[in-house]
Amino acid sequence: MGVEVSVSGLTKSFGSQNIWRDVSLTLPTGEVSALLGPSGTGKSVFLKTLIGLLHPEQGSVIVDGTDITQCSAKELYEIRKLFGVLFQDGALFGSMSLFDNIAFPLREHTKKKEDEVRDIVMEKIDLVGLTGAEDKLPGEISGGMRKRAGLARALVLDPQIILCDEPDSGLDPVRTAYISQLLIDINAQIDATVLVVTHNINIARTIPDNIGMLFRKELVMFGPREVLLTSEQPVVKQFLSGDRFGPIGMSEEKDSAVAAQEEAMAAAGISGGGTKDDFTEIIPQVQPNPGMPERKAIARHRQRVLELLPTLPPDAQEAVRRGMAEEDEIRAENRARDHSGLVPDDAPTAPLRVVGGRTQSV
Ligand SMILES: Nc1ncnc2c1ncn2[C@@H]1O[C@H](COP(=O)(O)OP(=O)(O)OP(=O)(O)O)[C@@H](O)[C@H]1O
Repeated sequence: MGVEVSVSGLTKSFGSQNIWRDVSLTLPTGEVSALLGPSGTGKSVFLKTLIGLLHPEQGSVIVDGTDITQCSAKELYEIRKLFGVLFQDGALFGSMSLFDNIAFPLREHTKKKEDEVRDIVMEKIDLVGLTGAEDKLPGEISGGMRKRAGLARALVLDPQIILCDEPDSGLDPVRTAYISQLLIDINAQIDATVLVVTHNINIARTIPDNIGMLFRKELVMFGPREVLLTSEQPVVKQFLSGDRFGPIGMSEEKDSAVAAQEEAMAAAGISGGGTKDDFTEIIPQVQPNPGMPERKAIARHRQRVLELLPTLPPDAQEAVRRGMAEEDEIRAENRARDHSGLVPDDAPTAPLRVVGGRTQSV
């Protein structure tokens, strides 16, 4: 089972440049969380701080009971083994085959014999759908395959916490759907705590249990996904719709003259180019593929959200209630299908997505 990661009062600067301050949040055990935010707001810096690659000036990061900002190098080395990290570009060694790249953490951190290493590596290669490509070099495969290889490498030490920095960057929408599905399937199988950093609105709408957003050096919010998706905060609405008009500018903050100009343009009926999608209509979360176990985190998440419910804004409360009812229906349908014999045990695991309350294969 995954472990909880609890961040409190975290502040990070590089020299005189403050990146974010006083960030507090808890990644609940085994749940999937997403961190959104405009480019340059320090999402990658946040991930690196969670694994102790970067050191904050203030605050704590408690992983499995240990504050990694204060612990010894030896303790940090041990704690790091709990993490599997998928960096933005896959971070593979260019001169090593995929097999050797994926085997690297096992050879580095364990004393496993080579035949054991081979078994584990081949199992993970199979899991991410790369069987047959193990002897290829990273430069010989597509960006999507490199991502999946990076994910396989992140999984070899059976991590309890998985951090993914923009798993969708450089991928087309179909490959993005596959990698999202893979994350949900892995979560269902190993119940690891997951944090995904992304700009991708579809991922944000369908994958995480919880969503947070960094903006103007602060964590604007973090909580059950319905809170952000129904939020009326201008920065959240603008980010979700991808509109030019709003508080987010090309450089992080707009000056007031530009903001006034945009208001005038919007008043004159000129579009800021954003989607007119209604994000308050919550799309049910992607479910594990047929034949996968149900996600254990769902029950824990529900329990937590039900306890929080009275403190949430009314729109979020309504969305939570609707979402729970709809997801119960989908899960019941999936269970009936899994038990109907319609899906043989050796069926290829085509990603099953849940869109607008309907399941559909892609
Ligand atoms: N090691 C470093 N030394 C100095 N500055 C850094 C370092 N790492 C990151 N930064 C700065 O921190 C800021 C945040 O960078 P970061 O990559 O975390 O943003 P991000 O939100 O992940 O952006 P994107 O969405 O574009 O990937 C940037 O201004 C970057 O230049």
